Parts: sequence; C-alpha cells; structure tokens
Amino acid sequence: MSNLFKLVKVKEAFELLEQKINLTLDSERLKITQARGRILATDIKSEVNLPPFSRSTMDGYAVKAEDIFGASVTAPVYLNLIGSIKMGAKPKQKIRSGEAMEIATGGMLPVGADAVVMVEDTEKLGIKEIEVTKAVAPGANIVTKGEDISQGSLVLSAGHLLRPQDIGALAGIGVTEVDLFTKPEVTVLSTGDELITPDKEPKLGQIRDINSYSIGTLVEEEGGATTYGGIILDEPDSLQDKLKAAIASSDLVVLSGGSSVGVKDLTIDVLKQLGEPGVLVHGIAIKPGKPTILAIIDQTPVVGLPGHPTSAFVVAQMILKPLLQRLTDRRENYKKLYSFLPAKVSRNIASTKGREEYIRVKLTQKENQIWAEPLLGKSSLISTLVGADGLLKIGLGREGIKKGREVEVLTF
Ligand SMILES: Nc1nc2c(c(=O)[nH]1)N[C@H]1C(S)=C(S)[C@@H](COP(=O)(O)OP(=O)(O)OC[C@H]3O[C@@H](n4cnc5c(N)ncnc54)[C@H](O)[C@@H]3O)O[C@H]1N2
Ligand code: MOO
Repeated sequence: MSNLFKLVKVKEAFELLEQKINLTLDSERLKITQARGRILATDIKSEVNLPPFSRSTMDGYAVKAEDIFGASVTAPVYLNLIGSIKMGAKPKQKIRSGEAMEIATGGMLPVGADAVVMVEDTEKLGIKEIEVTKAVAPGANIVTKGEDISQGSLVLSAGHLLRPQDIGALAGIGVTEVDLFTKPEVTVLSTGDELITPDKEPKLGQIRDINSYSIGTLVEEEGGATTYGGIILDEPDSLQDKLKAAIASSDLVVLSGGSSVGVKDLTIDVLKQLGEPGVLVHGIAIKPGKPTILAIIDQTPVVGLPGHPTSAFVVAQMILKPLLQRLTDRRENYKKLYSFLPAKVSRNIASTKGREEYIRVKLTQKENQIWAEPLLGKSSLISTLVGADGLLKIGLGREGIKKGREVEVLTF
C-alpha cells in the first residue's frame, strides 16, 4: 500500500507553520494581583532603588568597621552606645568614630556607619557601652541602597511570563499595574459521530469527548483563552460551517479527530477548500501522532490533531505548546522551544525507525539517578498519560533503546 502521508519532521513541521504566522497581540493594563501567568507587553525599568536606603540584614549594632578591626574574644573592642534605631524611620543621629547604634534586621543604617556587627558577637555593658568580640568587614550584614534593584535598571523584559517572584519584585519597586498581552483566543473543537459531551450517558458505540478538555485546558495552561466549540459531526457541511466560524472568530483553531485517511476523515478536504495558504503539513514523522494537519487559513493557524487522546496530547506537547508560546509572544521560552530532562531508561524499548517516538514514562529517583520507566499501552489510552510524568524521546533514526541508556524526557 502506498504511503498515505508525506511525513515531515516535527521541527520542520513547526517551522513551516511558524514562518507564516503574523499575529500582533493587543495589550491590556491589569493589576499585578491579576498578572500571574500572563505575558508582559512592555519592558519594566525601575524608577526607584530597592532598597531605597542602606539597611541591616541582622539584629545587632551599626558601626564603623574600621573601629572594630581586629576585635576578638581575647581582644575585645569597646564602643559608645549612642542610641537605638527605630524601625521604619530615619536614624536621628550620625555615627562618629568609636560609636555604635542598636539596629534591628531591616533598620536603616545611620550616616557614618558602614557595617553591622551581630548581637551574638557583642555584650551590652550598661546602657551606654558595648563590648565587641568579633571584627566585621565594611559592608558586612547590610544591603546597600539599590543593591537589590537599582534605579533605571531593566527588571523584566517584554515577553516574560510573570511568575510569583516577578510579581513580588514589581510590588517592591512600586509597580502596581502592568501592560499585558491579551490572551490569544483559541477555539477547541472535537470531531466524530461517536462523541458525546462528558455530562451525557453514552449509548453503546458512543464515547465521551476527552480531547476538548485535555487540549482546551492545556491551551489555558500555555496562556491562551479557550473557547470550547463542542463536537462536530462527521458531515462536510457542518464541519465546514463550524470551522469557518471558528477561524473567523479566533487567533488559533485546534480540532481533533478526522485527521487520518478513513472515509469519515473529512478534515483535510474541508480545510483545503476554506482559504489560503491552506494546508501546510499533513503527516508528521512522530509516533504517536502521525496524522496531524497544520494549516493557515486567512492568517489563522489551524492545528488538526489525531483523534486518539494520547496521540492528540503528544502532538499538543510538541507542536501546540511551542505554537502558543509563539502566539503569546513568550520570547524567552520560545527560544528554548522544548526542554528535556536527562534520565536513564529502566528497560529495553523497541521503536519505529523513521518517526520520532514519544514513550510515556514514569520518573523515579534512585540515589542520584533519575530513571524513566516506560508505560506501555496503545495510543488510545488516556490512562497511560495520567500515570506518566513525561515523554521519553527516541530519535528519528533509532530502532530502539537499550536498558540503562541515557535518554531525554520532556516533563509535564
Ligand atoms: N488505515 C489507517 N488507519 C489509521 C491510520 C493510518 O495511518 N491508516 N492512522 C491511525 C492513527 S496512528 C491514528 S492516531 C488515528 C487518527 O485518526 P483520526 O485523527 O482520523 O481520528 P478519528 O478516526 O476521528 O479517531 C480516532 C480514535 O480516537 C477517538 N477520538 C476521537 N476524538 C476523540 C475525543 N475528542 N475524545 C475521545 N476520543 C476521541 C475516536 O473515537 C477513535 O477511537 O487513525 C488511525 N487509523
Ligand atoms: O500516530 Mo497514531 O497518532 O500512532 O496513534
């Protein structure tokens, strides 16, 4: 039998699609408490110094380091205690040679002081004098003005996905609202006469829709806004109408099922008629997931995933995820494209030469080594993905992998 698809390598398939994408996202201004997981639309430069003043990182005494040079338990140094620094306020006095001021962690360093000696290395003698039993270097136990973030410096770049620590930094420099790219609108559709929504009781022959939900939520996880477009019956007019409407209203359309070559596999024919430039790829050298379709219709990318839930998910990991990173303008992540964790495989695995293969694996750690245990099962079984921590990659040219070999695992 002839080869039904002209298989394109995963990376090439992605590039064919990526090169033709032409999307500019709008931006919206939101409070930082709503910004986690969103992508910055502008660079953020700090208008202020953090901290705005030099402050202590320890409870102790603000001193001039040169005053206590050489201090030790056997040769202590005595300093005049001239006062105590109030938290949240500017010290009222300056420190001169031979003087010290009591300071708490976070307190503002008084003028004249250049270090803090920890309370453990001192003894208070009455209220006017301390004994210091350890020397400190200038700058010890203090954070200087602007040491964390200096005024005018670039804190975060456009295209960065905001994580909790980033939100904290924004708060620290007084930025309470940020410009964020609007989320790309993604319509997710499932095709197949046999499919029903998950709230329904299946009759014999029917099956609940899995892909809309695994793929729809993956889209959300990657920064897209999912519209659940529902189930389309295997009927050309209905598929054409629904796809047309989805393409017109979305930045990206993802559908699953009907991507193969069976009598009911209509997607390819319908897509070919919908617009320009049309179908770019039909068939990727990947296992599972071979019958994947990538198209662009009137500027909107369309990803046609295979119907089997695991195949759809694997292709979503390899193609849809980087595509969403591109569409959300996550420049930093996008450069990496995929990140793999090194591991050793726990047993021999056979594989098909000519297709990049992704095996569901469970990861375990024994001593300092991470082991990847293959979870074997057909590509229609969602349970193998539920039990998996990632996908082990077997390169295009390999016929298998021997137990104990170093492999790469894409974790999720
Ligand atoms: N003669 C050939 N048959 C098949 C080939 C082939 O090359 N030659 N490829 C096989 C592979 S590999 C896959 S993967 C599937 C892909 O087929 P389709 O993309 O056309 O998908 P369907 O036929 O519509 O569905 C396949 C399978 O998955 C179930 N499915 C579909 N959508 C969902 C959903 N949303 N939720 C849950 N389950 C779903 C569907 O009921 C079928 O069981 O083709 C092979 N055949
Ligand atoms: O390529 Mo299919 O997607 O192996 O299961």
